[in-house]
Amino acid sequence: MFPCGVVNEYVKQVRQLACQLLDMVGEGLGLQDTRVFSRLLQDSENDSLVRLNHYPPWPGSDRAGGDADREPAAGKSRDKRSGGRIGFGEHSDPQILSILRSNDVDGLQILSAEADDGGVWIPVPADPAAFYVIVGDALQMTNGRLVSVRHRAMANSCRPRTSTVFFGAPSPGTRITPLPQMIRPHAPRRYKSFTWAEYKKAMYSLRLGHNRLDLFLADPDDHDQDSGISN
Ligand SMILES: O=C(O)CCC(=O)C(=O)O
Ligand SMILES: [Fe+2]
Repeated sequence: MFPCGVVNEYVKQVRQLACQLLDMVGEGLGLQDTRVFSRLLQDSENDSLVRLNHYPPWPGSDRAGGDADREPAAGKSRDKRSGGRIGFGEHSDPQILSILRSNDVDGLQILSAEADDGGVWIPVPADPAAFYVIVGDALQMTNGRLVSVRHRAMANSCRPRTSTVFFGAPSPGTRITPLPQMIRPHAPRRYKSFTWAEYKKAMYSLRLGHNRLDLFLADPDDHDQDSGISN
């Protein structure tokens, strides 16, 4: 295990990185208040967290489907198409932004944009010197301008994979709704407003792979004017 001071320092630095990236997102979207997202992570009540993932080695195989007849380890499932061993099933991260670092063992895959055939899994090569940035569900509050990416981790390697993920989240009471600047006649409001606590509650009542935002799709006749982010 890492000493506590090292973890705290890592979290501090990676949170700063997330804030810088979010300010760039605000700038890119042409928002007047470019710090609207990063402020949520700087709030003293923010619900950000760090997860350390460890995927044990899979002896005798270093490629998906290479050993498809073997029984998966307890608690691990298989990809139906490739037969590869899934270490962390398909999901989107619920928070605002995730910053992932891993060792040099491959495993992360992202799902190509929604397609009729359910999309294609694209492997993301591991690079221990890189930070991987994953848009979370809460950033879909840009009214869908930024879309959370569905991803998973395979555990097919004969070496263990480790990943450290910082999930930047707002405070439980923060009310999240599409920013008014993102709502246009050609881009009507897509989501209802909810607090981060309500979203988490919905998340825990659903399976990992469920598209939770579907529960919060706006009614086309909903003329609720409450939009923006507040806490
Ligand atoms: O370990 C990985 O590459 C993915 C982990 C992940 O998606 C998560 O912890 O949410
Ligand atoms: Fe994830």
